[in-house]
Amino acid sequence: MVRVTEYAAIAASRLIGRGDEKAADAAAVEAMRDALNKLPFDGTVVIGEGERDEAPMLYIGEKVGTMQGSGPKIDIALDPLEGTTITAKAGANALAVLAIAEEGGLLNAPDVYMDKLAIGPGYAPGLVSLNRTPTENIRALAAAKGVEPHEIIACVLDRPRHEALIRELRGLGVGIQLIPDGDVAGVINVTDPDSTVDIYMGSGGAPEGVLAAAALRCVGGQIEGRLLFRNDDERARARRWGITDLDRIYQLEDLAKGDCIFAATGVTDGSLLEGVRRKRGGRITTESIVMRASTGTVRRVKSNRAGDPPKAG
Ligand SMILES: O=P(O)(O)OC[C@H]1O[C@](O)(COP(=O)(O)O)[C@@H](O)[C@@H]1O
Ligand SMILES: [Mn+2]
Repeated sequence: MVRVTEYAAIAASRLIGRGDEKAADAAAVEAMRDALNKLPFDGTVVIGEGERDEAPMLYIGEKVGTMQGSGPKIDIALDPLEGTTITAKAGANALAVLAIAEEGGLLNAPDVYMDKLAIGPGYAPGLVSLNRTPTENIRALAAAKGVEPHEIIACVLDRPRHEALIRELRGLGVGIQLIPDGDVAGVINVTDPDSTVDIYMGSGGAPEGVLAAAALRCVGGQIEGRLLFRNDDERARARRWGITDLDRIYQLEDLAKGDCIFAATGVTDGSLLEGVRRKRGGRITTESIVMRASTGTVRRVKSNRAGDPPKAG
């Protein structure tokens, strides 16, 4: 799995700071697909680049792996380049991300927005909830931490749609880390005991919500998600994936269950991982993280290779 995210990250790294989101994404997608197709399993993409008619590669439902029909059936959620704009602008926290689970282990989330709420490990279950207001959640979290609400730090995507949320948090004196993109890293960051961020709030991509949940299954922490629909087309999309209760609040295990594995490689430097480095003499170094839900083992993997991975062919 680390080889898969490494391939994607290395391919995308050539496009860091080149101002071309599409090219960076395409490079990551192609490389990730090549690497997935070398693995001995019967894989199905359940969270991918989009629906079949809109994504030529790694679309939802695409079969990958060398053992179709005979090998272990694995469901895959992927985001070959999480942070396309970050990469184009050479910002922080772009990742190549992959999660796998046994068949049926990952929510088949449509590509719509998801309201997300996440906190780190060690708190009572249900301490915060999307059923409550941001103010109630901040107060509950502060009380559990034994601090005042103004000592809490929240991570929020910097978007106009979060104006009311940000105003409410500012009213409480909460410190807000506004991130330009990359809420997979944003959510994972709240679970890191070394990070100062206590809570993740606001909406981002639903696929990214499932990927972040897979990571939280491994490192602990709580997340809730609720799909947000902007129009009937998005609602129809969700129904096509078998989602009947459109207002449902998903808990961690609804998003990712069973023995899932999460892997990510840094594309650009970030809170979680160092980015791809191209050294003199053509060597390339990467840093990755791979973790497993059933054991809670977290591995960090540094690679140092002679050059770019071979292209498929
Ligand atoms: O940019 P929007 O529409 O607010 O969507 C937010 C989503 O986009 C991202 O910031 C980046 O996603 P990409 O993989 O498309 O670059 C995610 O981390 C986040 O969930
Ligand atoms: Mn993404």
